[in-house]
Amino acid sequence: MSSQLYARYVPPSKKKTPAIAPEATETATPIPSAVSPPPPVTRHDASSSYARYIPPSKTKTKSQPAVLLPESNEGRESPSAAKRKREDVIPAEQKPKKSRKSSERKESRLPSPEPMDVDKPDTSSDENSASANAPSKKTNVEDSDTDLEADKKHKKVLEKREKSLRKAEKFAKKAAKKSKDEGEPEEIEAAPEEPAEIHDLVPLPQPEPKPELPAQPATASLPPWLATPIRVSPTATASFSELGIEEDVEKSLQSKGFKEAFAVQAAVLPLVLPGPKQQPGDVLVQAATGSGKTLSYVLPMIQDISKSTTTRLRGLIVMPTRELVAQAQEVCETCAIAYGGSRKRARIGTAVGNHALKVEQAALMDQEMRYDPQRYKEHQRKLDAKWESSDVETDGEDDMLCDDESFPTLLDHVLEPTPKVDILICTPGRLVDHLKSTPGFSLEYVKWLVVDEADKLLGQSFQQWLETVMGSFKPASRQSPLRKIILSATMTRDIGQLNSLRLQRPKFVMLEGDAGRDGDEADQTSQAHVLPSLLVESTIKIENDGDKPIYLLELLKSKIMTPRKDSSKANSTSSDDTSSDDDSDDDTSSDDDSSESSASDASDTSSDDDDSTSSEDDSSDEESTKTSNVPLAKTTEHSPRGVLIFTKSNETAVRLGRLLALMEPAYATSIGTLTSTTRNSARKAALNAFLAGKLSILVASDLVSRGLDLPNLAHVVNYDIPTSVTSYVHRVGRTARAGKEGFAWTLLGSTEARWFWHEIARSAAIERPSKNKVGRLNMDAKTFNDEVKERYAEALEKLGQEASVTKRKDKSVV
Ligand SMILES: Nc1ncnc2c1ncn2[C@@H]1O[C@H](COP(=O)(O)OP(=O)(O)OP(=O)(O)O)[C@@H](O)[C@H]1O
Repeated sequence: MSSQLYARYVPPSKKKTPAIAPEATETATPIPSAVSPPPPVTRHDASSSYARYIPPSKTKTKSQPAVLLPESNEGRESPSAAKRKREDVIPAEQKPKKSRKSSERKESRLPSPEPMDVDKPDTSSDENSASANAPSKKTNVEDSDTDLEADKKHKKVLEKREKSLRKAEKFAKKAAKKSKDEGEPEEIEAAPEEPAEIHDLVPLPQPEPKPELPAQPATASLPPWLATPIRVSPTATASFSELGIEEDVEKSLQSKGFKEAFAVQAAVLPLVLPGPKQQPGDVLVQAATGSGKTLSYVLPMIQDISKSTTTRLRGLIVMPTRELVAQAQEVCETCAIAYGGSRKRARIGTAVGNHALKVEQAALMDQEMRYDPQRYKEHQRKLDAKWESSDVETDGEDDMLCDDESFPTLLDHVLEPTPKVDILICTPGRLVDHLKSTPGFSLEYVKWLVVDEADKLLGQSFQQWLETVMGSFKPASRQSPLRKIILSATMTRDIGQLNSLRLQRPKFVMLEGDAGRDGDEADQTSQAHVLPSLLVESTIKIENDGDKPIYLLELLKSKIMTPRKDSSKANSTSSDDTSSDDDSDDDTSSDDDSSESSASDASDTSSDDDDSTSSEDDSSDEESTKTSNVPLAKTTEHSPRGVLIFTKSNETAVRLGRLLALMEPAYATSIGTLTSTTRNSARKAALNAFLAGKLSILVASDLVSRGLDLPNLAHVVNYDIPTSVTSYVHRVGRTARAGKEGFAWTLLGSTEARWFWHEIARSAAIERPSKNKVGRLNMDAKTFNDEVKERYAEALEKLGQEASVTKRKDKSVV
């Protein structure tokens, strides 16, 4: 039993128990296990001392308040962390003992384990010997008494041990507190480690969450010049003389109908014309369709060129279609005449590919005889060499002999190609053709480059036209700067595309839609495409897609082909109607009133006023009835008239034009078509007939959706919906031009309404004049009279027959 106690008091790990005197361990080790030790009854004090110094591991864990906290966490730590902690714990345990002087003194008075161990055998041997000499019976009784007594004493010893442990615990606590208060250096050193241990228990410290950045405006990624345009109010018009245009030129312009400069012209002209507001660098212009962008670049270009004396190619205008080239040519000629009085009259040329290249070359380039003996000799040498090396009978002989360069007519003179035009207006493909194959054609002297409908042209990689053209300019210098003017109603913000224009010190001029916007609102709308301020938009829901031509015919009859007494009646949709309809995507509901009205009475269902208006239109007003089938061509010269109907393809345009003529023979002579498959001469003829008032209905593909200027065009109809916001903006922009009013109608098939309302009608990408919303015109198919339906069926049949005849003809030709 005593051996057990000893074993408990002297654990084998001596290194970890430095509190034990070395002698004690030395003595404890050699205790022979065979020797039965005397009962430790008389040595209880000593056992308590042992207990205090070398507590068993369990007790120790419980009785270390100063270090308990970290120890209790061991189970959750990694093994290495636990080991580190144990090493830390032991000195912490010892330190309080060192600081406890009174405790030390008391302990020093206590017998060390060593003398106890030494005494014990002695005493026990005495007792053993005494008991050995006693009679055996008595000895047995005495033994049992002694055992009981020993047990009691042992209990006492254990109690004392517990007591002393508690005391030691108290001391340890006090000492720890004291040394903390005194700021003992070791304690202070150890202190910072404690929180490190505790941190293992709590979630790992995380980095501070980054505050969310405020949402960036759409313009944030743009370069400053593009993000902060020069905003121009649509009302900021000015007289030409105010802008530095000479008086005679102004007069000439006024005689052509240009009374004063439109807002976009008033903003751009001062930037590029010589004067106090002139600024170096390139100019980008975004302004609504029909706002007068063409004059804003033609005027300064012609003014500059008219100052020169020689003819050189100084101005280059690139446009996407032939029609636009022809239009720009007209404006250029007007301005050239205006400036032509006492100055050089600028010569304008075009290149669009409607003639053979040779014909165009002859129109653009001249051959000039120039005295140059050196080059003459060189030519002669080359010519001789050719004669010597070539076989006289080769096929190329004739060409060589006919080479103009080979036949200078004068001695020491050479023929040199020189440009015939100061300004070339062209499509990109044809321009590249001339750069590659027209002798002497170069962009060396070009001072003005205009790219109109820029977003469309920059998106075209046809023949890599832009790289070819940009690489053909002479590097700009102070003496001969190249100024670029880039325009569109739907200007791209694609900086990659714009960079390919190699812009120098660019400025961005933007014509606002309304009376101007400030701050955030302006930021939001800065990338939106602006619609003309007097444009009125409406939609017509088609119940059955197969009846679409009937809806179109009814629309033509009721709203478009009748002369209007009051323009506001052409579109009876009101903003009230629009806003109420806005709540639903599908325009399926129709008022009872409207369903009762006849299709030809097609009118707004939601406005009483409008109903009355329509009844007024359809009343027995004889004049109105009589003229209902007569195109608007014969109305006053300047009042808006006619309709341009957009379809999704060339084929649809041709078919629809014919179908309309079959359904309503009265319209047959008023219908023309404009498609890319129509011959150029036929396209020109159709446009001219429309402008002359001979045609009132033009059915077209998207070919003419951009830039085409049909002054006074009253209506645009999207028979097939456009494929994009940009396409819609350009299509409807064929009307309501130059400050005039116009009407855009969009027929919506059953699957198209949702897309249209989301992407076009309510899109933030389109900026409409503040009061204008897209309206709805309700037409009820049930009210279409049977005669119309019959005629439609017959027209379809006829169309089918015509198509099969054409096919047969085509086959027989093949
Ligand atoms: N100062 C002016 N006074 C009167 N009419 C003008 C003036 N400037 C231009 N116009 C007329 O306005 C119409 C539209 O001009 P223009 O074709 O230049 O518009 P645009 O902005 O280029 O349109 P789009 O983007 O559709 O090509 C033309 O008929 C033109 O003759």
